[in-house]
Amino acid sequence: MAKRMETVLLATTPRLPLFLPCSHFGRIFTSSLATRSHLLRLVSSPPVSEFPHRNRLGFRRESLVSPLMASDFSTEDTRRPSFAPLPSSYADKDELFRGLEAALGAPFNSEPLSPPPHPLVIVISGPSGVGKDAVIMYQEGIHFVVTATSREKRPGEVDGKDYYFVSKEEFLSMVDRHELLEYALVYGDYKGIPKQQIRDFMAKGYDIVLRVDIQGAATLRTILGNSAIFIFLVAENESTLVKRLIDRKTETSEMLLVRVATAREEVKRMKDFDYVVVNAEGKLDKAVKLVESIIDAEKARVRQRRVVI
Ligand SMILES: Nc1ncnc2c1ncn2[C@@H]1O[C@H](COP(=O)(O)OP(=O)(O)OP(=O)(O)O)[C@@H](O)[C@H]1O
Repeated sequence: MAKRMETVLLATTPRLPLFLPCSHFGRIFTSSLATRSHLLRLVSSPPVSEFPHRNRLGFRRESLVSPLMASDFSTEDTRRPSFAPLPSSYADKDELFRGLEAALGAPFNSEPLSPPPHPLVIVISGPSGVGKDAVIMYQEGIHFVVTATSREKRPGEVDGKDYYFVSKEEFLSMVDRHELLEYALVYGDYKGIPKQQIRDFMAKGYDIVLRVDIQGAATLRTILGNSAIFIFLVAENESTLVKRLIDRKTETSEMLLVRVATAREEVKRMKDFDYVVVNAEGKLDKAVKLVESIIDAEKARVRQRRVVI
């Protein structure tokens, strides 16, 4: 099959066009942008007739060419806009800036060009002992939703910080009042997410992190769909996870057995998540950074996720 040839038209000056044949447009395009400031126009990406208004990258051809470029208009072109005379490009910066404003007939404004990002809801889940609390602890600028639970407080845990510790009766009356976004019975204890707390912090512009077990994540996916970000945290392998749980010394042998057996099943649910983050032994900082990068990337999305609680 004949190799398809494409041509990129570059110019070192607007008057000296240079045609470069290339079979791998992506590379040329990238390096050309880095080395030449006068990329004028892309031509002929056959079959042109199919998409006459688009190049191979899917951009509209016009988008690569300034609509105000003098070379776009022939001298006889009656559509040619008339501009006020511009200062020379050697003029001082302020003068040139004002000259460009005058030519366009409108002042340049300093409003942000991209809209402010919406607060995100990030659901972090993973098997017991994988390090969910540890990873969340180091995230900055986000609100970690404090879950309500009917379980006993562990040594060192603080009410209102680690969990809201409530009795089983209190928990069930919160359920009756529809105060929880999601709740479940986890290893014999109730755990649930208070809705009002999320609403209050989102209203203040905070991103929200929900830390739930796999069962909770599945329920939240049903409630929130793709409006939230779902991150699955795993250890690098099963043995590490088990040793980590043993080292934590918070479970009896029987409890450990249940958690480890459950973890085996839970890992199979990874495919229901948007991202997977490995929290490798001794590399907690790497996992924390990866979660931060995911949040940054989500904030840079053109089509932002929007959660309504
Ligand atoms: N990358 C890591 N390397 C070594 N130890 C870690 C790492 N991440 C977390 N740990 C430790 O592993 C133990 C379990 O972590 P953590 O309590 O955060 O897990 P969890 O997923 O929140 O568990 P659970 O769901 O049972 O509450 C803790 O003692 C924690 O300090």
